[in-house]
Amino acid sequence: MGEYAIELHNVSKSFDDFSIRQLNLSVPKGYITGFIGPNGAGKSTTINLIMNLLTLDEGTIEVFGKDINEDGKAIRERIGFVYAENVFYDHLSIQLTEKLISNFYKNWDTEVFNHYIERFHLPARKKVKDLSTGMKIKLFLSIALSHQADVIILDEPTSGLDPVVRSEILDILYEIIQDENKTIFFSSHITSDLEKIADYIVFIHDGEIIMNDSKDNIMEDYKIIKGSKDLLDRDTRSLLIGIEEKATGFVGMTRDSATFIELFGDRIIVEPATLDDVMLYSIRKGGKAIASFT
Ligand SMILES: Nc1ncnc2c1ncn2[C@@H]1O[C@H](COP(=O)(O)OP(=O)(O)OP(=O)(O)O)[C@@H](O)[C@H]1O
Repeated sequence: MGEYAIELHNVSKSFDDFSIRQLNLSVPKGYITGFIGPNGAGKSTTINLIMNLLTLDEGTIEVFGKDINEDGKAIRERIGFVYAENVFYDHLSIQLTEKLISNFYKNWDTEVFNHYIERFHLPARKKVKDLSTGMKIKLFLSIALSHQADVIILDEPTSGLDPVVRSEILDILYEIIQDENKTIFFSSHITSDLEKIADYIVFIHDGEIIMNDSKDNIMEDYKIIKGSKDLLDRDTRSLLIGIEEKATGFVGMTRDSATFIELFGDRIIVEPATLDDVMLYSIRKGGKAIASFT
């Protein structure tokens, strides 16, 4: 068995006004990988390609070393998919949904399902269409966890949820990953959620992956620098990403804070960068070329 749960090789997909080009991505087994990017960056498209809900134009996708086009059924057993839009039958109750879905999976475990329904306080007799967004996500997560999936893929599971429910969902994801055979691939633009629980971060922008590293490396590498504009010259500018110049001074992100500290000491302020900063500065127009990340 390889070390990756999901592998994309030179994957391309084009729509009229958007395309993913030659995308390569490996999701390590046993960890939480967060998939971030602004609206329209291609997160859902990538996830739908992995789920075989969209057809590839080019490239290959493997889940646990098996091509999704050759071994679709066996692969579906091993993936738990959590998606905010309901993919089940709206008019069925939770109870009946369980009865229906359990037929689709060889390893379905009703006891596990009931355990999560209780734990999440889900009303078993209520129709899916009458559940709140948070309840729906919890139901889909319960389903994903009841067929012994090895990889859980979640497309924006926390958007639209209040902080209490979000935190509950994050706790359960964290719990799942304590079993080192499980893998979680989790798209979100709520970067603070990923900051809390992700081990690895993949950042997609305009259909291209511009960053793929461990969260710790990213948080350690990138810093925000603030200073007066007279410190900006060709050399310092070349070390800054997404410089913003104001009347009062400049703010930019760098991977080389040591050089700034060495050159300017306490004439500059160095602050840690959040994942939000990393995303915003990287895609800010007029910043240093994004390609420098790869
Ligand atoms: N079936 C489709 N046909 C045509 N265009 C599509 C289709 N699906 C997605 N797109 C386009 O592809 C682009 C990427 O969309 P995608 O949903 O993958 O982005 P995203 O990163 O998930 O964004 P968000 O965070 O807003 O959900 C968008 O411009 C979208 O309009």
